[in-house]
Amino acid sequence: MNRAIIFDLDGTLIDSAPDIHAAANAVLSGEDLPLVTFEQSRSFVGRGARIFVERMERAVTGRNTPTLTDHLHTRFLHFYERAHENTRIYPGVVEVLEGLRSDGYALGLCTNKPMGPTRAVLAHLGWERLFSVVIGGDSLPVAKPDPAPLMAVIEGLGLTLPQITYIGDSETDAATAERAGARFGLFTEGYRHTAPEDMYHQFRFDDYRHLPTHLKDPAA
Ligand SMILES: O=C(O)COP(=O)(O)O
Ligand SMILES: [Mg+2]
Repeated sequence: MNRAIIFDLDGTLIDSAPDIHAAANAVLSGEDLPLVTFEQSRSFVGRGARIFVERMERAVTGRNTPTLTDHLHTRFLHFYERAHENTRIYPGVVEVLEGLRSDGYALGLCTNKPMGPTRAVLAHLGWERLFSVVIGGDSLPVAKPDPAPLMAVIEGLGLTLPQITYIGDSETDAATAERAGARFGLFTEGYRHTAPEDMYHQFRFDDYRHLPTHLKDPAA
């Protein structure tokens, strides 16, 4: 049986797309650049803040200019740290996390969101002490889909690969788990672009009430 469950954050535990969209357009309007749609903004999420900004810049200017990317990135981080007013926890998440804790699982967080905004949103949600180990997109020199951040969470928990399951919503998370050789549960209601059946996973779910059953099934 697993000793810990490690979660992705955006699109997995929380729907932060509205706040990320607002932060993106706050940056763009401050620079007199065209705005991005909600759908565009959501499709840029998954590979961390720098790649989000590069995708956004390319969408509105047609290219990436390193000095402008640097500037937009700095401005984005400024707004991102305050962007959680419209962030919502997915239904059933709180009950499941509490249940896992009382069943003796440790909880870890492995997100590509930078640590500043991650800490800010965890504090906003009252989740500062929920996760024993938190690794963000800028915690290490490499980010997901490199498996190093996931391995760092496992190591921080004092565990080994067979003792954990990773839960995430995106192609990035699936690739991270596959490259690490980790058991992966796909939450299908987040920000993926690919059909679930075409993504690496050992089980998938669209409702958090079904997660504990999957976790208890060693064959899943
Ligand atoms: O910030 C991102 O790009 C994605 O964040 P996530 O890894 O929590 O989904
Ligand atoms: Mg995600």
